[in-house]
Amino acid sequence: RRCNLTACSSKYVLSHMHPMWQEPLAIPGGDRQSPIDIVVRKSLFDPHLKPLVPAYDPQTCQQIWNNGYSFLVEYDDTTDKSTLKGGPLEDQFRLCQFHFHWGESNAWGSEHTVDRKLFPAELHIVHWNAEKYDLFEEAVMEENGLAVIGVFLKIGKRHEGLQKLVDALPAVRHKDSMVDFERFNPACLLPSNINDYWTYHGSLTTPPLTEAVTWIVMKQHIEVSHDQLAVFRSLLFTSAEEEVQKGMVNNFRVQQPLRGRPIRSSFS
Ligand SMILES: NS(=O)(=O)c1cccc(F)c1F
Ligand SMILES: [Zn+2]
Repeated sequence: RRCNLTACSSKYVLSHMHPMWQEPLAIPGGDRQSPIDIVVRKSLFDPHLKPLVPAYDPQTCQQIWNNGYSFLVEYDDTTDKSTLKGGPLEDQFRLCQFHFHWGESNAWGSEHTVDRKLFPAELHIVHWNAEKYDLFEEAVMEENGLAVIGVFLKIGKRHEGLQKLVDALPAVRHKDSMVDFERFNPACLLPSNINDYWTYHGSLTTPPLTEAVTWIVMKQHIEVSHDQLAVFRSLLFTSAEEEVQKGMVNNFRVQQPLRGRPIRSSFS
């Protein structure tokens, strides 16, 4: 049976690709790595999971930059003006950045999958535990240090809130380029229903790959237009000085073993 283009065949896709970075031979701990495939029938409804409470102040938005893996929109995280609490979280977390992962084609690009279903892209909104730690750099080394909201993107109607971001991307085409970016509220990128999510303990999907993340993956996707996603693919992995320019595409990590971890759902 020819499996349609799902995560199983993305291994083929990956085989001839130029990984952004070398997968380390040994990873600290290594039994709580991300991303993973979310097998819906193996997830467990947890009635104690609370509604998620994102409270973002768009005035904390500072800049957008290309770090050579993705483009990041960064927030001032020196105060509790933009926070996330509730859901599976026991503490209050501070918003620090959001970024995306995407493919060279609309057939793949997400890091997580749902019953092997691939999405063309995935949004990650990154927060760190400001009750337990003083800096992101500290929290990223601790197992309860980070909370990342994952949202799947599908190709469909144009996302009006995303357009302001899309229009800024040509200014950060090359690695290490940065521009001011103000008054963007990442809540506009959340799906209408944020009460239905899966949550599990995992890791960063880019170096340092530390096992510090409480993942909160939304069940409901958002829609962006084909043209909007095409602008993501116009970014470059390489800096302006480098001779050979490489298009920033397929910036997702290969999926990692579940190692028996429970995946809880906030919905039955
Ligand atoms: N792809 S990712 O959401 O796991 C991630 C990437 C870079 C820094 C992070 F703090 C982070 F969480
Ligand atoms: Zn990410």
